[in-house]
Amino acid sequence: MAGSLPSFGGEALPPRVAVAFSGGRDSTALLHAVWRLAGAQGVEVHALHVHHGLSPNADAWESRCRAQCRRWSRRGAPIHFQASRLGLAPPPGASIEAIAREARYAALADMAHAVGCRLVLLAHHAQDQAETFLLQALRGAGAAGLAAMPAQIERGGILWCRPWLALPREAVEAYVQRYRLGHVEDESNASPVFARNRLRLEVWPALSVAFPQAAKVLGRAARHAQDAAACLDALARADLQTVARPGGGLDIGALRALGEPRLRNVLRLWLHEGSGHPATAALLERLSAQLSEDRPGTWQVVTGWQLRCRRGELQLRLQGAALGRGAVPDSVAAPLRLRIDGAGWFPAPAWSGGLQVDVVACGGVPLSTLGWVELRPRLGGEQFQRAAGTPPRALKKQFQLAGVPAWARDGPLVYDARGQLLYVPGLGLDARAVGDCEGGAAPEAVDGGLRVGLTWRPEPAS
Ligand SMILES: Nc1ncnc2c1ncn2[C@@H]1O[C@H](COP(=O)(O)OP(=O)(O)OP(=O)(O)O)[C@@H](O)[C@H]1O
Repeated sequence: MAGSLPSFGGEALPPRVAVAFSGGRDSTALLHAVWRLAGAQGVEVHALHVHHGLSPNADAWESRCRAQCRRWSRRGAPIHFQASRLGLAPPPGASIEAIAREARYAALADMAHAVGCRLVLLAHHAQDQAETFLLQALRGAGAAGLAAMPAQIERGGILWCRPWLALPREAVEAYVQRYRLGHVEDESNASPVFARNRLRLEVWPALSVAFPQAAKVLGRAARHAQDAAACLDALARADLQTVARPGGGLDIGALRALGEPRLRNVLRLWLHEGSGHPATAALLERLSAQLSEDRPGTWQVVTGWQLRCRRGELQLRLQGAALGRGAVPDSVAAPLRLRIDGAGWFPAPAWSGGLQVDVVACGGVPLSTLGWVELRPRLGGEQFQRAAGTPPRALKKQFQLAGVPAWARDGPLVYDARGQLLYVPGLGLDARAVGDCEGGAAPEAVDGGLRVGLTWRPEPAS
């Protein structure tokens, strides 16, 4: 149980162990458990704390964690406390959780390397795992996402372990009570802005009453997904051997012969490994549909990579600097969300520009229908309607008709929360989103409120 740590693959603790110590309840309990065990085993313990710079209380948390380690050190084996300050300033619309998580793991890895620790323990428990599984399911994830968190994984020369991943949250709570451990409360854990908090505070209480085994069985489902993801990866690697051509491209005939699910599976691996970024489900769907037609074509993939279909071969190429300012910047790995809640300037630094939103008398979109919008790269195949009464046509065609030069065609496409294309730099608002402001408008456009126009502006070259 929580009073003793599970073994690590049957081995004793290594001579040096690090615990990722936020000062919260779970990592306080884990650090305490490791400290008690380490004293008996003569293991050197390091507590690694990351100060994200996001909360006004972060200084106090760091001081409290440091003081806690000092107190325990006086009573037994020493705990070496390390802290790293990040000072994150996420751009508007960016996922604070995702940015903080990525920066946190990088800081933990740096600290662990600096003190010579190859094992870092994280205090996630069974409910954390179940929540991760559900959140992934609610995002429409496949096997790799549903696999949630691994109990242990080697990354960057460090073994990241979650020894309590199968332990019920209640067991950790009981441990904390038994040893009367004080801990910090992160006020952001109560904010409904974060999906995990909404799930934890609003959904989980009802779910666990209706399904008392929820945490346990969802953890089991995550382990099934881990197996499935491993099998899919092995299959993709085997298939890649059969479809790869000597120059690194893929044989389209051989791809087609695999059938659609295996074709998407192998493309997912090839695109991820080739570009360093995961391919979206939408891109994979589009590609598998277009490859079945055997037409030459070029598609822009996120992060500045381009896919070309030539002479029966699919090639992945990095777009050159020759594309100029219009090229999709390398840092755009995923669609970027912006919350448009009024007129003004909404910067999108990852795209080296921003959206100007202005109130207009007629011809704009109702402000109330905007809310969250998504900035996405062109993937190819989009349809755009230039004016009411004209048919929607391929975006490429519309650019040609409007005389938009090639270098100006790679700005972000702006979509609304339902996935409707709203705005294209160089072309303006899609007529389907505008409706008719004199009456007879599209139903969603009639609200009697403010109407706004959108303009994409690249940042001035420095
Ligand atoms: N700021 C941080 N510094 C060091 N480790 C952290 C930090 N935030 C999270 N971790 C590690 O990641 C685990 C899971 O993170 P999560 O955000 O769920 O935890 P928490 O709410 O900060 O607190 P806890 O899990 O300790 O109750 C933590 O248990 C801890 O091991």
